[in-house]
Amino acid sequence: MIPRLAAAPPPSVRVRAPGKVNLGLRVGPVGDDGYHPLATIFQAVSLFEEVTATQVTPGAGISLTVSGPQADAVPTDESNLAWRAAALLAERTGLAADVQLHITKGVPVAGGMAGGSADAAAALVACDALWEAGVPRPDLVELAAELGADVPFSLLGHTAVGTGRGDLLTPAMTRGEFHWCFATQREGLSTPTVFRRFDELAGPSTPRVAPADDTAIMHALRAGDPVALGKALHNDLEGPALDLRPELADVVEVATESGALGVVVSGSGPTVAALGRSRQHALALGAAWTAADVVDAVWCATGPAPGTQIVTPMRA
Ligand SMILES: C[C@](O)(CO)[C@H](O)COP(=O)(O)OP(=O)(O)OC[C@H]1O[C@@H](n2ccc(N)nc2=O)[C@H](O)[C@@H]1O
Ligand SMILES: Nc1ncnc2c1ncn2[C@@H]1O[C@H](COP(=O)(O)OP(=O)(O)OP(=O)(O)O)[C@@H](O)[C@H]1O
Repeated sequence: MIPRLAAAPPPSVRVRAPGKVNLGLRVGPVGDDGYHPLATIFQAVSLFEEVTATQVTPGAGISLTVSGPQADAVPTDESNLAWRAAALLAERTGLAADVQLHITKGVPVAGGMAGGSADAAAALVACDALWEAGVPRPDLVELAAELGADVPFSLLGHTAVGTGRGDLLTPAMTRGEFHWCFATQREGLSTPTVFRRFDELAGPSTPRVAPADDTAIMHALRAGDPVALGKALHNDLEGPALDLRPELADVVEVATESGALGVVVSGSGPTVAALGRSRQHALALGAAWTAADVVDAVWCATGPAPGTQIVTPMRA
């Protein structure tokens, strides 16, 4: 008998992109475009989104599936940031927008850790490789900024200062590894809602100048000093996030009482980030949160982590 040959799987590319925490986040007054000028220091952490882009028959269009924790909270239509990234890349390169995307979530959804932004960055890189578009890196970064303020940092990774909307990036020098534990809540917070609450709480007294960067954080990073970093963590959106979610104060308190070197709301929240002395201490902070029953889930990670990377190159 002649053995039947299995059909070869279609070409595909698998790409990984990190989530982030803002070590410092200073917010200026809202501009006419509805965006706030920021001075922020991003750190990418070892919680990763994976996007697999698979070739489909010409004319099939874009399709998208999602798996992993909280997958049911993520849209699978054209509102998904990864879908929008594929469509934007096709439009700008003149290539056909034909691809099957699969997202494996590893970053908390709507938690202020830029999970959707990581999907957009990963989809840009995956489709660029699958379609052999060869878009130069600076052009990919421009497309990333069009998709969202956090998307360029997901491409870059490691640690970086962000100005403008948070999309103008300068890599920051760091030494060593920092050990984080993140407390997440089942119900996320909407980023525009938190910025709006910031405006309401700041009132007309918001300084009319662009906010300054955080030199204490930069010194701590360069020295690889987690104690100094813990003391310097700062987030102007923490007040509005706590105002919208008063119960987050308990999460901050439990981590502080458990000896965290620093505790801060991540980005627009509601995720709370606690910095540990070591990997074991970060795990212990997570255990303290779970024992106190103030969180829905805990996620331990290290930073800095690399930016968007192809993990499985095109397989035909
Ligand atoms: C809170 C942070 O995560 C800190 O890194 C980011 O500033 C948010 O970045 P993002 O989610 O990628 O934001 P986008 O998707 O570009 O914008 C969503 C909404 O957030 C608000 N927004 C965002 C960034 C910024 N610098 N000012 C803003 O006011 C605007 O209302 C905007 O319509
Ligand atoms: N690929 C995606 N993954 C997750 N959410 C997505 C995605 N695309 C669109 N969304 C929508 O965007 C909302 C915010 O998702 P995301 O997980 O990126 O929030 P976030 O981490 O708070 O974002 P950021 O930190 O960039 O402000 C979700 O509630 C969801 O409805």
